[in-house]
Amino acid sequence: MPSALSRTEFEAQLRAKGAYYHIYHPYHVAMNRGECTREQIQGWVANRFYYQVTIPRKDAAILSNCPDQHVRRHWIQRIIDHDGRDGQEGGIEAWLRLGEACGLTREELWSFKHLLPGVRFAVDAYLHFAQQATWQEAACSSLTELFAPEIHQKRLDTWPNHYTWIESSGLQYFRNRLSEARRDVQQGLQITLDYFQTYEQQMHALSILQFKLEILWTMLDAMQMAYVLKMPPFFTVEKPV
Ligand SMILES: O=C(O)c1cc(C(=O)O)c2c(n1)C(=O)C(=O)c1cc(C(=O)O)[nH]c1-2
Repeated sequence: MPSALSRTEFEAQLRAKGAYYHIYHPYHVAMNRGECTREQIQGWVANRFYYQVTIPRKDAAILSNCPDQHVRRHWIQRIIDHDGRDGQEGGIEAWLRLGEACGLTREELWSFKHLLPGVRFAVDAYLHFAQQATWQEAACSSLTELFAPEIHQKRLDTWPNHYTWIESSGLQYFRNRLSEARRDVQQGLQITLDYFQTYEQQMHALSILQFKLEILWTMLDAMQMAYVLKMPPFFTVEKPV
């Protein structure tokens, strides 16, 4: 077995996984170029809502598996970020407002009637992984957030020009995530660099990150089929609604 990578080299290899980030998926590329239709934006917002509401459950699973009080004290902030608390709106509420700015109702989002099975399976795989893995492995799987500020910034830079029909106040979710993701990633990276020490463990960490990249990519594959190729599940027997 080769010797362990230095901390710097290990971090560089984790960051290099950014080449597989869903920012390069054709659905996102079209979205950021202003080429998406209203239906494609709405489809994305409605489907991503399932990811948004699952994230705090995923983080609760990590907390439940983590015996380290110091880690839990920090990690719990992620749940608060999404769920909010009295007097403090969270990410789920901000995503509902994004939906409304895009012409979707709250009831429509909460009903999950637009949720595609492929997106549900991918998101559930993330939750199940966090429930079953060690808390360090699950922390490592959140490291796609290394690449998230760029994608949020890109939306803030391009959407107001391309999609003038979306109320700009609806983009607050993306603004909030710029700082939240940077803070999250510091903790996730620290845990990963500290815990995965041997070469074998480091390769395992890289494969976990790859698995998470596959989840994000697969969500968009399902949306590409449904909203771009107009081939939602069972289009062969049912007319799309
Ligand atoms: O819009 C995006 O492209 C994007 C990607 C990701 C990601 O990379 O997992 C997250 C988010 N957004 C996000 O808003 C968020 O709260 C979040 C939490 C996590 C996680 O794995 O714990 N990823 C992400």
